[in-house]
Amino acid sequence: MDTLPAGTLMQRAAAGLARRCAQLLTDRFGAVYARRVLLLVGAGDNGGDALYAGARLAARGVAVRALLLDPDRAHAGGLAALRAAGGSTVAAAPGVVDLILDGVVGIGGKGGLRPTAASVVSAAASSTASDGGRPILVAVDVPSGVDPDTGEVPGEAVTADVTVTFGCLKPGLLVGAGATRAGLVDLVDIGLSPAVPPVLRVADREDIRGWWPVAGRESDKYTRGVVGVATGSSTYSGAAVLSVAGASAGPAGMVRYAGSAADYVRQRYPSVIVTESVERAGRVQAWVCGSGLGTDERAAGELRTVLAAPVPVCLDADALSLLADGRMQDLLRERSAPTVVTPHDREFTRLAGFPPGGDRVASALGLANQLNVTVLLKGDRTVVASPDREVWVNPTGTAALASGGTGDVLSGLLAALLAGGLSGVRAAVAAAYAHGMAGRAAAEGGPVTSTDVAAALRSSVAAVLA
Ligand SMILES: NC(=O)C1=CN([C@@H]2O[C@H](COP(=O)(O)OP(=O)(O)OC[C@H]3O[C@@H](n4cnc5c(N)ncnc54)[C@H](OP(=O)(O)O)[C@@H]3O)[C@@H](O)[C@H]2O)[C@@H](O)CC1
Ligand SMILES: [K+]
Repeated sequence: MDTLPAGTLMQRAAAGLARRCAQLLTDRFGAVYARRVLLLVGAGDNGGDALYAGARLAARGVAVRALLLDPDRAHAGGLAALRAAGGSTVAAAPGVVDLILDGVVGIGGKGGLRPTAASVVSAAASSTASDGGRPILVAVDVPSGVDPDTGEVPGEAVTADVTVTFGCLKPGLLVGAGATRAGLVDLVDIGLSPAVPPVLRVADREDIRGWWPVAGRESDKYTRGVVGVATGSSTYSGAAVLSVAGASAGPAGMVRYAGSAADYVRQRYPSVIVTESVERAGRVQAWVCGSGLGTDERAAGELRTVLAAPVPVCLDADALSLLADGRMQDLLRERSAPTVVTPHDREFTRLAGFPPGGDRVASALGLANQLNVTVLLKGDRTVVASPDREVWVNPTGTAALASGGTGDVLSGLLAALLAGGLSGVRAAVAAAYAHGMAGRAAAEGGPVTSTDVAAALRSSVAAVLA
């Protein structure tokens, strides 16, 4: 536990905050000196951070003005420091502001912004910077109005360009509507060791490179892993092709396809071994099953065979619809090998019986526990939650991936990583990461289709692993 006086932590927070603001001003305006900064100051310690950071900027020649929401309760030490450094207070937002520091409310707030705070924020945000553009908006610790624990935005809230947060990454900055409000998130280490391990983790490239199975000289197709693809149908042959494309970009040594789109797959991927059914597929070390499979009796039979296999399984789309009526959920709970499900919001709702709602982390954890599976809940910030309460948030997501068929590519890749020996959580996190990178790469060429994402996947994986 931390034993430092609270004032020390606030000074460290303010120092990190002021450093970041100075950098943002220099990047945009070429210098810190004579720039104009407006502090929006609430009555709690969040406002104190803003005031102390403002004092540091004032000492560097910045014109710092503080707008106090509750003048009688503003942080006394912070206000004195600001004044001593040459800063002053104002009753309303000035017309010209280069950077706004949102110190209205931090982790001590609940609910959306109160009406007075909301109108102050909106007036400040509509001021103009000295270059004629919009002022840079920096949130202190959390964009005011965002629930720091869940990412819910129940009412009015600040939309920041950058959030400088202290000590740990709050869930509300990483998931749900809060993630969009936070902009770029900078973590300042204030030397505070959290009393509980961080609930949420964000994978970086080093994590993915460390986990990704790499073939050695002794490897053969079985040590690299054989992935089975039970997706698509003669009606939905595209789904089969997309999941095979995803699977082929992974580390597996061989891809087997089982289903009624076999001819279609064989024409496009001569290296894939095709059969008409899961039962006849031969040895497979992980399955992906679902997209384009349909929901008829034949599809249900294929899903049952996949679930009975003692190997890891990734389930998507129609497999999730087939599971939604509950009849096959016992098979799921009884499995001993890892299972990963990859729902979007509507599939999640059908499967769980409740919508993911504002608290996407709690919802994903709830479904993981309910079904004894790893849940990859798709979204702008995809959440991965395991039955043993591990939670990861994917940082590479992009709106470009919100297009039909991209999920088929994702689940194919995920299954290849399962076949390569990764745990359900790592396979899900690594697949989401690489898939996001492929979506970003594909978007460079204009509007994105799932075929573009599939085509970009191999080189994106190579770039992540380079
Ligand atoms: N913990 C640490 O170790 C460290 C913490 N640090 C910093 O302290 C911050 C937490 O400070 P905190 O606890 O004083 O609360 P804080 O976020 O300022 O909010 C309270 C104020 O907000 C108001 N308010 C509430 N809801 C509202 C709403 N919806 N809309 C508008 N206003 C609302 C509420 O009003 P009241 O209810 O009192 O009328 C009160 O005035 C933390 O985020 C970080 O920045 C750093 O210095 C580093 C070390
Ligand atoms: K804030």
